[in-house]
Amino acid sequence: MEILTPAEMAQADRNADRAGVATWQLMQAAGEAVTSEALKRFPGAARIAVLCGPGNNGGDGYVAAACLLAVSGLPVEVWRSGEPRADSDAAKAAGQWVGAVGELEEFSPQPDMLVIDALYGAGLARELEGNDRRALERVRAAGSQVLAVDLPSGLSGLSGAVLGYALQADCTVTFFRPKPGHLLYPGRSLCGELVVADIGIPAGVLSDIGSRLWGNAPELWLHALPRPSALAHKYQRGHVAVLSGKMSATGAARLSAEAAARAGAGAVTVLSPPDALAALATHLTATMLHRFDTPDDVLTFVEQRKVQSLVCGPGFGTGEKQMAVISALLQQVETPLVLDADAITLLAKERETFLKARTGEKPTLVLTPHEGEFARLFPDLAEGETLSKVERARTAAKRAMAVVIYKGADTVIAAPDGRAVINTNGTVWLATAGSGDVLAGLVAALLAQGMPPFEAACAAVWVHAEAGRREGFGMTAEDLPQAARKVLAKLINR
Ligand SMILES: NC(=O)C1=CN([C@@H]2O[C@H](COP(=O)(O)OP(=O)(O)OC[C@H]3O[C@@H](n4cnc5c(N)ncnc54)[C@H](OP(=O)(O)O)[C@@H]3O)[C@@H](O)[C@H]2O)[C@@H](O)CC1
Ligand SMILES: [K+]
Repeated sequence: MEILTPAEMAQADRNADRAGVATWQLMQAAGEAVTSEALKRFPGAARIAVLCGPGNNGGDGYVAAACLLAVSGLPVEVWRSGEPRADSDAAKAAGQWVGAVGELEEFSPQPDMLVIDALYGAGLARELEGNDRRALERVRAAGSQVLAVDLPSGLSGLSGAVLGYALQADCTVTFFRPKPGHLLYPGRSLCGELVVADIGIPAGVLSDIGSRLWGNAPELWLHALPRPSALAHKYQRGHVAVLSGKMSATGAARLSAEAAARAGAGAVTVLSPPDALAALATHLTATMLHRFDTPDDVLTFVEQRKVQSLVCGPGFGTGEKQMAVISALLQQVETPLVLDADAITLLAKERETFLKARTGEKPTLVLTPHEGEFARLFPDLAEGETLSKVERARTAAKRAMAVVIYKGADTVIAAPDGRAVINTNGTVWLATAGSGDVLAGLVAALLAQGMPPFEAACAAVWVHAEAGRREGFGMTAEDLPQAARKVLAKLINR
């Protein structure tokens, strides 16, 4: 599903108006959607308080208050912060509310109350403070249940950051399409359960908006998922090479290799420095093993054995020798390359050179930084709070001419052409040692089988998370490749 920024949503609104669906009509539908979710989700509420701001978010609140009064059988109160602008839809909605309107500073929330937060939504323009903030703080202290209209007030729809203060909602009802702030942290957790209500905006309004952001779902990349032909031999099903680090750190490469094999690569080779060969040999069965000493050894292997993708970084090390290998892989071959962990640390040391190394028309590089690695690689982008995680990932992707998997609870995948995806099926179980190594192997397997890098990255992130969900409590990274195989097998048979 497309994700719209607040500005794109406003455009959708204008387009709908042009297509004959008036904004007043949308506000009615929005208020009704809020009403129906309130009734469905909060059957235990003894009374309802609707907090209305001066804009259209408040307008939705007035409409909901009127509907709730008509159908809920409960006492409904309205408390306002500021008066709607004359002749606005919000003013019209406020005019139709027949009950009393209290000033927000006098509002006294109760524990048995459902509070409908309709202070600010897409139009939040500055930090929430003063009476607004104090009222929301009282709601939190009272422990009332909270339904947020469009967004918890104070939450940026663009970035998911809190401007000043925002309430933890039990449920957030937004309209037409989710916004980045619903899916990026901390916004994602503040929204509670997210409901995306259809308010009658025709999908056709999206055609000239050109949104480039989606929630991650198989529909985005299923068509590109590799399906082996009956005639393919093992190397035609993709040959992945994984570079191992020294003897005491071979587990990470093995996890990547295992994941690559389980994700359908026909052949997987671990390239090992001389001292790690013995340790690896005792652990590998179907995975091949090949010794390398110098960068040239790696390049020769890649060329002669028709390697279709490489993983470098997990347990790799950050010394001079490793730096020379990364440099050769970036500058002397165009083979699709997944750089993770230590490779990102090395990349950061020679940022200026390395980020210019692969600048062909199509990306052949996939970077998988988590928060700390991202900050090392793109310190200027990581600083401050002005850019959202989506904007950071997009700019980084463009700069490095790479697909960037910016990892975290709200992993963002971005391509240099501006496409970006927010992953939404992540799970706490993935925060375990070696989980990232598995992800790198999954990406490499899909790349080696010919999947385009952006789609491969999105698919790998989704499959990885789904595998984590499947395994759940007590899972280790060693369980993930098998679980990923099952997730992929199901997808391929769809
Ligand atoms: N788009 C659609 O299709 C549909 C949209 N709909 C609804 O419209 C909502 C967007 O409405 P909106 O644009 O009027 O903005 P909204 O969030 O009400 O705030 C603007 C007002 O708040 C003020 N203000 C801002 N920040 C403030 C602060 N920190 N502290 C104090 N004041 C602050 C700001 O003041 P100003 O900056 O102008 O001085 C202005 O007066 C959207 O969230 C959804 O609920 C639905 O009806 C269905 C269809
Ligand atoms: K709100």
